[in-house]
Amino acid sequence: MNRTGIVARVSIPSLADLHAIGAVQQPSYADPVSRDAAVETLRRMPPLVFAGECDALRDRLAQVSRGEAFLLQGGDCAETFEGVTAENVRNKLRVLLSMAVVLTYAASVPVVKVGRLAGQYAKPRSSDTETRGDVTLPAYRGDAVNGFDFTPQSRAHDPQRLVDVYNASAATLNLARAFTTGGYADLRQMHVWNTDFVRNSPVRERYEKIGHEIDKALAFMDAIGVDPEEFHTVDFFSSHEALLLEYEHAMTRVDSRTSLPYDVSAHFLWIGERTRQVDGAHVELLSRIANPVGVKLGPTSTPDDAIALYEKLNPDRVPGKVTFVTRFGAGKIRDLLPHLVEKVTAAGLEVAWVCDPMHGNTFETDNGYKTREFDDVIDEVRGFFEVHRSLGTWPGGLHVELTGDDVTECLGGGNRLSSLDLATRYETLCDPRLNRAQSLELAFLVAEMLAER
Ligand SMILES: O=C[C@H](O)[C@H](O)COP(=O)(O)O
Ligand SMILES: C=C(OP(=O)(O)O)C(=O)O
Ligand SMILES: [Mn+2]
Repeated sequence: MNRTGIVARVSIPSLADLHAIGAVQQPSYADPVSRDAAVETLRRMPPLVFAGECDALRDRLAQVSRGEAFLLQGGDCAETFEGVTAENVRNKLRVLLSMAVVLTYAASVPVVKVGRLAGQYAKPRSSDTETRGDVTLPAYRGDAVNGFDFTPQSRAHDPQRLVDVYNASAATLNLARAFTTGGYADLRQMHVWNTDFVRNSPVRERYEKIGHEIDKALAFMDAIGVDPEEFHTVDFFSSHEALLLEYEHAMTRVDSRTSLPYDVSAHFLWIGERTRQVDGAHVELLSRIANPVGVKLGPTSTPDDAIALYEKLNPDRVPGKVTFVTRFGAGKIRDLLPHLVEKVTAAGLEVAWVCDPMHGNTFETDNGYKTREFDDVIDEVRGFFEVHRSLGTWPGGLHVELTGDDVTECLGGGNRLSSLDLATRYETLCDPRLNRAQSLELAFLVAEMLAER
């Protein structure tokens, strides 16, 4: 045992052993020599995050499981290498931090802030191939695996991209650390950040009201002598889906303080709905690391699946270790979530329950865009709150796909985007994201739900 409460199980299965266990949704590399070279390069790279930071996040998630804090996790469905610019990262952080401020102030609850960024480059897909006209090529699986351009060269699986993921993640995390600790995220800035766009936005009144309240609260704290440095930095953590075994295995290292393995590619890793087989390689690898981990649970998950996953991922019952991210869809959550939460609670398992209101609500419009209705997103979150309220459990957080830009990818919201508007700025390479206005609107609605409790 050590301060993490985890019994040291230093052995990590080899990559070959993991593949032998069986892993779905993996790339097929044509050349094993260049694959191994990329993995060896990654093994020599410095950590992107530190084990102590992962421990700090695990402690914060333990607060979430106990009902003492709320998790806000968000970012792109799929980050892209082209998107590693100061403007793009800053816009995403701005919207996330603004949402967090709304939640903190409107609901008076501490918010744990986690980006789906600095590593969210690999995508599981429903189909291995994509057909356009009479041409069929491998599906785009994220910049970590292949390119989006519809050519055989671009769609080939290229292991050098794993090294590119490391570099893109390092650059993104460096920016995120600078923005969140260098004064940019100072609470006093937040009001200013959004004034330009809230002017014409449906959230204007509510946003300005909250801005004035924060200004008043800060002036009061100033007057009583609270150190202004207190509002200068925010705690911010990184996360992505742990999908590619080559990458996650190469980034798993034994921490010298605790003798425990940590996946140092991100603070928090999650297992997707398509790779959560309890006897599969993804669960095996994540059961060995000390980072806090999440599992997406879709409508086919049974309580027994959830309990087995918990037991495998957290045999030592370390607080904050396991987050269950449910993504049932607005039409199913009220029917399916109660049984799951009841059984897991009755088994005495302490988990953070988080709602992903995106992935169960995706459909294709007649004009060919993959999209989501803002109202369905809200309805799933509402269902999540209703179920937890009726069971006396804590609705621990929100996991969303969003961007800081004014894209047109999801329908509805205060600006009432229609399917015809989707063509204007549909930029995602995978799933549709909430834009800046829709994200803030969601934050206000969730803050009301939290405050009602
Ligand atoms: O982000 C999640 C999945 O990768 C995505 O929803 C899969 O999309 P697909 O059904 O178009 O493959
Ligand atoms: C792949 C994702 O979700 P899920 O595993 O829930 O389908 C995702 O979060 O982008
Ligand atoms: Mn997605």
